[in-house]
Amino acid sequence: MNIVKVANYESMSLKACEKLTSFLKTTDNPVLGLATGSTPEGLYRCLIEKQQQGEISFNNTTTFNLDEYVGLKGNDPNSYRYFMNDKLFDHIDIQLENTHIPNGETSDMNAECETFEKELKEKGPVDIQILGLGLNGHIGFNEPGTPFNSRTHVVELDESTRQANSRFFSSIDEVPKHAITMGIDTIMESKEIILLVSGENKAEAVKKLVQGEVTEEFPASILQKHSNVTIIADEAALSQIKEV
Ligand SMILES: O=P(O)(O)OC[C@H]1O[C@](O)(CO)[C@@H](O)[C@@H]1O
Repeated sequence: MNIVKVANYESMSLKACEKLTSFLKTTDNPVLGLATGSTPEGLYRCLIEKQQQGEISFNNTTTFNLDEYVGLKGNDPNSYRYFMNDKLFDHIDIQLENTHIPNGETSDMNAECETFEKELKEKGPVDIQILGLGLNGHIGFNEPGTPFNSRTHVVELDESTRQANSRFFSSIDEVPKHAITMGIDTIMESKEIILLVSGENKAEAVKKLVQGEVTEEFPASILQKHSNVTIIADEAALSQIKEV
């Protein structure tokens, strides 16, 4: 794993933005894997600027998002479809039909998982997957205990994850109990992975990710087995790893 240490959240976002910008400039039909959560918001702001300044275009870009809550409509402000439209897609020249996010409001979840996998197979593989890191080691919504060979599936969210994400809802009771997520094996098929992490509250999780045992009890640890992973982390997030 390649670890890039930066000073703070802004530098983390900028570094990731530079990497994606140079990739987009040199690739004809890029396929990006995108993430939600607070961590990639700065990256998305920077990408919007680059596109609006004419430095890059998303016209030929296809995207796949990691996950979506079950039961929220795409126009619900807490859905990840809404998040992506609001934070990125509505401000750039991407074709919305080329953006893929699991549909959390369908009644047949298994069919939705199959459709998502089929689209990934047809249009993928993902060239660069952006990841955030959950406090309990989740990537996408793959909670501790998720088999490493999992494909896109429906998960029951950990109480700790619902608690962490309740900051976006008016109360924890409104946080959905289930989500649909790319599986770990699905994520590992990406050609390259860039994991972004910022803040001291993630320091223990980063240490486990980098130096801990590879175990399904800490899903992100599987990234130690991927051949092309870059972790862009700020000093606070790396504060428990002495030698970086
Ligand atoms: O970036 P945040 O908000 O800390 O979230 C970390 C991770 O948790 C999730 O928001 C899911 O709980 C992921 O989408 C994200 O990668």
